[in-house]
Amino acid sequence: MPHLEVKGLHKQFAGKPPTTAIDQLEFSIEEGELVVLLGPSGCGKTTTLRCLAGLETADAGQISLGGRTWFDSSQRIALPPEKRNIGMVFQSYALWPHMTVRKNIGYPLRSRRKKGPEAAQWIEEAAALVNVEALLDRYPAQLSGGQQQRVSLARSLVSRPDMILFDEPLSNLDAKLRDDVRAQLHELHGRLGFTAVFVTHDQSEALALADRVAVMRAGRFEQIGDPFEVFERPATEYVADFLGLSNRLPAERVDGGVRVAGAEVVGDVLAPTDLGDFVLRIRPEDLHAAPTRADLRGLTTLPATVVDAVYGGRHVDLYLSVAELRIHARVDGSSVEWARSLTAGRGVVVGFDPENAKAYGTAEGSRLLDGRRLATARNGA
Ligand SMILES: Nc1ncnc2c1ncn2[C@@H]1O[C@H](COP(=O)(O)OP(=O)(O)OP(=O)(O)O)[C@@H](O)[C@H]1O
Repeated sequence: MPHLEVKGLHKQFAGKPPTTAIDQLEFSIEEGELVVLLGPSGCGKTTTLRCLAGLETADAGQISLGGRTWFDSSQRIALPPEKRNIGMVFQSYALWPHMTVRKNIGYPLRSRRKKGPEAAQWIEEAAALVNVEALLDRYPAQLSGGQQQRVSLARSLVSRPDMILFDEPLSNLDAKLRDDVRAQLHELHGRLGFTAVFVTHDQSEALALADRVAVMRAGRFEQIGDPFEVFERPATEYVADFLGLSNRLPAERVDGGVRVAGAEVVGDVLAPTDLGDFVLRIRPEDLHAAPTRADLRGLTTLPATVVDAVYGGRHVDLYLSVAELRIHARVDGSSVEWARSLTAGRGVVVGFDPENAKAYGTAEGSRLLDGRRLATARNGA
């Protein structure tokens, strides 16, 4: 039996026009699973999380955990947050400034009427999990951002909740700290196996932490799957774009071959053979560049012109034009001296492995096309 079960969840906010923040959402989560809700601003992640927490009341639907009903619009059941035994971690650490770390961590135990030596022990244990034992008698103002977030993590764990809800908990930390706390969170989840829903708009965070990623769009799940599946097989162009396949190359079929971005392609493209026009999506990291076609043997190639080349240490970002289109290739900067010497106006050849170019139909919302290899060899190549 799934641990958390959400059925037909719907939430509209009044306004002109009204906003549908959650649109007939259905999903379930197994015990111990960490599910990430990923998507751009306004897609409904936070509202979904707040409905799970009981901080927001949905217009319709059901939520249950471990067979216990938390919310059921038809039966007018809506348990308040304190009756749901959940832990919460927010972007703003939401610590009480006038309380010590010890009191802050122990705060959720109060409403559960847990006191005395047992409460003290649970606090010590939670603090130890995130390495803040030494800070228990300090006040939040005496802590760094990373330490404050670890304290709020300890507070979310202290009452041994059935589920933990995370609302962009890492986005206030600077890049290095974010990586540290993320690694710690990953390790903690592996060790404790808590059930969690984690909201973020950061794809690398989602891939790193999730057992399953749900990519949200306009209050619905556009795709839900394990990180590998979502990363390697984005179901729609929307998901592809959000997961870094930022190059969009329109493709058209011409007498047995294919033109991509209005240019002659040499090599293979994967797309169903019974299709007319389609679109290829590809990551900058999956595009290679070289002076000549012969340097990119085995890859599908097209001609391009350098618009700009930006040095980035280990990589060089090449902004290129292919006919009327702009594309972005991120090429290795440490080994390819040539890439660092490129200047605007230079002609280059761009190549990609056909497996890395995902094909979609041109109609809005088209699903990933499972392609057969479509030979487009031209010019004797
Ligand atoms: N209290 C509210 N009143 C009116 N509209 C709201 C309210 N809260 C959210 N919305 C709207 O509902 C939609 C979903 O908002 P939500 O905050 O869930 O998105 P989000 O994906 O979490 O975005 P972000 O990443 O910016 O937090 C948005 O269009 C938002 O403007």
